[in-house]
Amino acid sequence: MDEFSFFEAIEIQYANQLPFVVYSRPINAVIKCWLQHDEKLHHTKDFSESGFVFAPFNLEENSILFPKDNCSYSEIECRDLETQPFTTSEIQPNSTERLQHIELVSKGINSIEHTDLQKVVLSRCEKKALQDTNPISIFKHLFNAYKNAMVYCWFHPKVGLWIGATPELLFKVEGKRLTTIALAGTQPFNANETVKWTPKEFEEQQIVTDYITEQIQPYTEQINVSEVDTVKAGSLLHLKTKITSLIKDASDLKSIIDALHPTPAVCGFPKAKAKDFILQHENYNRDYYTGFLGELNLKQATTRNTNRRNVENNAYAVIKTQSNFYVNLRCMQLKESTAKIYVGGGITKGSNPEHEWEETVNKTKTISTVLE
Ligand SMILES: C=C(O[C@@H]1C=C(C(=O)O)C=C[C@H]1O)C(=O)O
Repeated sequence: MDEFSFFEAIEIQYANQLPFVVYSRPINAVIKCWLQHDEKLHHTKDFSESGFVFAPFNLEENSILFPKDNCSYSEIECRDLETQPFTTSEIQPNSTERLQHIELVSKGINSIEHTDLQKVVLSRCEKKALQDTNPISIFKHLFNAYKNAMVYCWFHPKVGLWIGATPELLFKVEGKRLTTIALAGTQPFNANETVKWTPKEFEEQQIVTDYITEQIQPYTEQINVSEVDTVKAGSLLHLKTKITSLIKDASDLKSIIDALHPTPAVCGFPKAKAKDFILQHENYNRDYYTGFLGELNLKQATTRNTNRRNVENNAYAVIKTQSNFYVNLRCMQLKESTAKIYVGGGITKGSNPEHEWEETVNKTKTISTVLE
């Protein structure tokens, strides 16, 4: 299939108000697309099905499934997509929203100082009026701009339209192998400066690493934690560790999801306390922001390790069940001609409310720089 017919099919699907998702995983020149045949809303509770999943922050609400058997699937390989030139306008941060966010962050810091809450991730939603409201053209701009993100555009007529470029893997499973990352700490990328992180940022990132390791312990074995590394996501830098392990035979995907979602990187720590704080004090519903999305239980052929002495064996591909979920960050919801951009940041006891506000303003730029 060529690029033109690939996107034409998606445009037709959207014009017919039928569900679809188009996405590209990080460092990957493949763009994939699922078109659901009807407008039915499917849910998954135990994540045992096969398809594409779109899950909310609060898993007590519904996780949506595009079932594999109800969809047409296609993919293209592509480095850069053809787009129309566009001019973007800056979002002018609003002073009431600034004060509201500063007040929310101050409440969070206060709760950390006076209870056993150690970290809470607090967020807000920024609105931007759009000139170009075509989600597929926004997706194309995002794809061209962010090669090391999971870039996606997801639509269901009964739920809405979401677009994002997330740097954060929740986890992936290939056969028995579980890979996840701990991402935290944020600073703007500056090509002329060497990167410096503060002890507060290292501490915040370490909380995430320790917590993830502890959470997966009952379900996995041979846990391996990498060194801390700096990664670039759009115009921002974060601290990251990679954690790999092997899933025990008795564990299922749902128990891994419950153990890992929502991570301290998007919720806080301890999890239940942080989640309660968010649901009580954030002044809006996160919906699918800081939820997760991705491929669920797809059978994929992987080639065997090359063993030069055993050439015959190398001819066989191994079929493995794979899932990969990304945390829904640096994302927006498109409603009529308004983009609702969702942004947040981790609050610990040393946090400064004014800096936290600025961090959220910086995070809006991932999305807003591709909007007209
Ligand atoms: C919550 C967001 O980002 C998360 C919070 C981070 C932080 O506190 O520094 C960094 C990366 C993400 O895990 C967001 O982008 O909205």
